[in-house]
Amino acid sequence: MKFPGQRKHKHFFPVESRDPRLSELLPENKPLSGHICGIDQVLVDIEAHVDDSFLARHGLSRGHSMLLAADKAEGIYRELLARELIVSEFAGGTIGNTLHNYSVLADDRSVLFGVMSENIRVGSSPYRYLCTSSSRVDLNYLQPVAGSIGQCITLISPDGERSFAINKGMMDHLEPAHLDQAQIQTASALVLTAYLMRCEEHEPMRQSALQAAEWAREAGVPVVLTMGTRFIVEDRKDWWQQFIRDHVTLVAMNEDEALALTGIADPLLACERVLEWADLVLCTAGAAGLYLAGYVDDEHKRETSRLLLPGAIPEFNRYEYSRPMRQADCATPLKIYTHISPYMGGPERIKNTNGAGDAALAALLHDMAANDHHRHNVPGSVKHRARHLTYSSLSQVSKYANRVSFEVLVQHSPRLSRGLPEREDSLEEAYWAR
Ligand SMILES: Nc1ncnc2c1ncn2[C@@H]1O[C@H](COP(=O)(O)OP(=O)(O)OP(=O)(O)O)[C@@H](O)[C@H]1O
Ligand SMILES: O=c1[nH]cnc2c1ncn2[C@@H]1O[C@H](CO)[C@@H](O)[C@H]1O
Repeated sequence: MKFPGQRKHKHFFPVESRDPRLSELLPENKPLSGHICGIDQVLVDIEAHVDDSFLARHGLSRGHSMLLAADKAEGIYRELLARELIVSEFAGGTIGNTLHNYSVLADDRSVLFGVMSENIRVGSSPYRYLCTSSSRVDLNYLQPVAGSIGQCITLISPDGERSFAINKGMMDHLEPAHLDQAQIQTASALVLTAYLMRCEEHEPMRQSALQAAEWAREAGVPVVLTMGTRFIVEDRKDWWQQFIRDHVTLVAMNEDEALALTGIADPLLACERVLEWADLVLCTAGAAGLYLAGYVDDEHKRETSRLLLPGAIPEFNRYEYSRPMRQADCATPLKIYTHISPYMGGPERIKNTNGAGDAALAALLHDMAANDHHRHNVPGSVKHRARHLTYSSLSQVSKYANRVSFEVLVQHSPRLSRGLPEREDSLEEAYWAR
């Protein structure tokens, strides 16, 4: 496990070194290693740049992720191929991206549950998927299927907006029997997406997701839900609210999804509402940066030294230096919030916003897993006097998430090709020395 930013001087701890005090706690003096798990509709992103008339001609809605009949999707694919508009074919899927980015950032293992074609031809979509996934993403639990994984035709408009047209193949055929209970119950988090509930009635994906969430809950493993797109939430707002209440620890969404879920346009107020159902909320807001919201026990709150920010909740960032906790772990729960504007004001030129939100979530997951890693290896540390969800404060995590989103905005793929630059071992320095 590589630790998230600002660790080198102040907080880096020697779990890897032979500290005699650790030897007493851990006879083999070998750090226990953690992992996170996720379930995805395994698919590749086939990226092409088109103008909006292309979308209109094919009846595609801008910004949406639409499931298409196989022959329609193949027609679009053939047209893109004939006009030489396809620029890349990368492994995709909102959870696949998140696990990959987590593994790249943390240099640590993640476990993906989903399907994979049992026969793979060189150059085909499943082949591309395997070639462009981090070797730290454990693909050994994938369920073999006698057909194709999904294809997500990713159409980028001139303004960078992305619209997805999906040829689902067998991506929703994941059976509960192909989940691994022990992996899920020992993970630092289980990551799910709202897209999983979009399978057809007879397909097992929904059941698999619910089974995994149930196992995670039994073992106290945080369940993380990313909202996909607002169109999925809009139709079934009440159903999603109940789902979050029943199963979810952390909700990750953008401001459109937040509006669809809560009916509230202000991201801060939407976060406040979601805290009634979940313990931690990440809300990305495009050019307006991102918000994080959570709970801390009054006894463990820490006041910010930054300027207090105005907003729909006045001085909402007052306790942003606190490390978030589950509401149930607080004797006197206090809601805490932070906001951060885009890293360096955002890139000069955004290549593609696809996956910027997933990347922010991967950074947050990295900090959560780092906390677990530390708790298991240095159990007596003062850092674990109370049970916190993250290693760093809400404020510090937001800087890290923001920095990682930036990295995705300046590249083509939603998947990081490398970790953050080493010289940013002190994230703080890089952030302010501008
Ligand atoms: N136009 C922009 N200018 C500056 N920064 C941006 C811009 N768009 C996005 N960002 C950065 O990327 C982060 C995530 O962006 P956004 O809210 O667009 O995610 P998203 O819609 O969830 O993306 P996706 O669903 O494709 O993963 C923002 O919090 C911000 O830091
Ligand atoms: O229906 C879907 N299921 C799973 N992932 C999807 C779906 N539609 C789009 N994406 C994925 O979302 C990522 C960006 O956040 C894209 O990489 C795309 O593969």
